[in-house]
This record gives sequence, structure tokens and C-alpha cells, in this order.
Amino acid sequence: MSIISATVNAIDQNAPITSPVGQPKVGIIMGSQSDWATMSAAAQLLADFDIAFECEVVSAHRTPDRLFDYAKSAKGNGLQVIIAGAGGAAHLPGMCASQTPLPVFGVPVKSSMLSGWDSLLSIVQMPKGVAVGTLAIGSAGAYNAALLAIQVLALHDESIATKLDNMRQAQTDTILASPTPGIINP
Ligand SMILES: Nc1c(C(=O)O)ncn1[C@@H]1O[C@H](COP(=O)(O)O)[C@@H](O)[C@H]1O
Repeated sequence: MSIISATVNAIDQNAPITSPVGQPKVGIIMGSQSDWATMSAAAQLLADFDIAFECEVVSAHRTPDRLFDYAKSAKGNGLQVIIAGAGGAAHLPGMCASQTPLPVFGVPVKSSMLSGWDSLLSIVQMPKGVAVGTLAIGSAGAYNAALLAIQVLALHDESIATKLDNMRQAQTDTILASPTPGIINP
């Protein structure tokens, strides 16, 4: 399949990640350009799975109208899952979830002052009735958010399901083939 530069609007243009051509299925939003170093892990995994995605900088605090427009139109625009990353007072995932029926996975970006605890706690503790699936702090969380998005899409797409099975099997095989650290086998 041919690939194009990802629709990475106003993010670090020096580190573009390619997205497959086609209707974006996953929307990656983040509170600031500074979050790209973390959120690029999600974009890269989706690209590796040949799943079209889009990226935008959207902030509940700094660009509230853009957030509302984005979240309200996301489903109609063909997105199936939203991944939202933010740091500090990370209200973005929750506010996004309040404006869309799509599943929203929140990624706490590691903050400089509180190491991401603030991000984590402000994403995870949603009031009953509006759900955000909260991931781990940092790049591993962004990667796993994309993995969850892929698992959602795989429910209705056999080719994605097969790639997911293969990826997990390869992961397992790699671990099983690795020597146990600290033990010298006779
Ligand atoms: N938490 C939020 C929101 C929001 O939740 O709407 N908007 C920006 N931010 C966060 O502010 C941090 C610092 O941003 P800057 O680096 O631009 O100062 C970023 O991690 C961003 O996600």
C-alpha cells in the first residue's frame, strides 16, 4: 500500500510519521506540540499496522472551541477511536469523552514538575457516567493506547485481527527464545 506523510498538523515537522492512505480510523489528539515526543509512539504503532490515523494539537484549556468541534464531529468524520494525550492538568481526554460517543483512551504525558502523577490522576479519576480508558504514563501508555485502538478495530476487521495475532505471537516467541538473565545453563 502506498503511504503519505501523516496528517500531523502543526506538530514537529522534523519527525513526521507516515500514515497509510485512506479514511482515518483513529484520531490522536494532544494538548501541546510538546506532547508529540510521547504520542508519536501511538502514531508509529498504527502506521506499523497500516491503519490510517490523524493527529491534531487540541487543548481543552487553550483551544476549547477546537476541542468541542473536533469531538462533536469525530464520529461523523469516520473516526472509530480517539487517543488523547495531555500532561499536567490533563483535562483533554475527559472533556473530549464528554462530547463524543467514541471510545477515548487517555494517555498521561510525563510532566516536568510532578513526573506525570498530576496527568495520571487528572485523567483516571473520571466521574461516573463519562468514561475514559486511562493508560500508563508516557510512551508505553501511548503505545498501549494504540494497541487498544487496534484491538477495537480488530473486532470488525479480519486482516487487522490477523496482524494482531501475529504480533503477539512474535512477541511471545521472542521472550521464550531469550535466555534467562543471571543463569548460566550447564
Ligand atoms: N493538559 C493540557 C491541556 C488540556 O488538558 O486541555 N492542554 C494543554 N495541556 C498540557 O500542558 C502541557 C504543557 O504544554 P506546553 O509544553 O505547551 O507548555 C502539555 O503536556 C499539554 O498536554
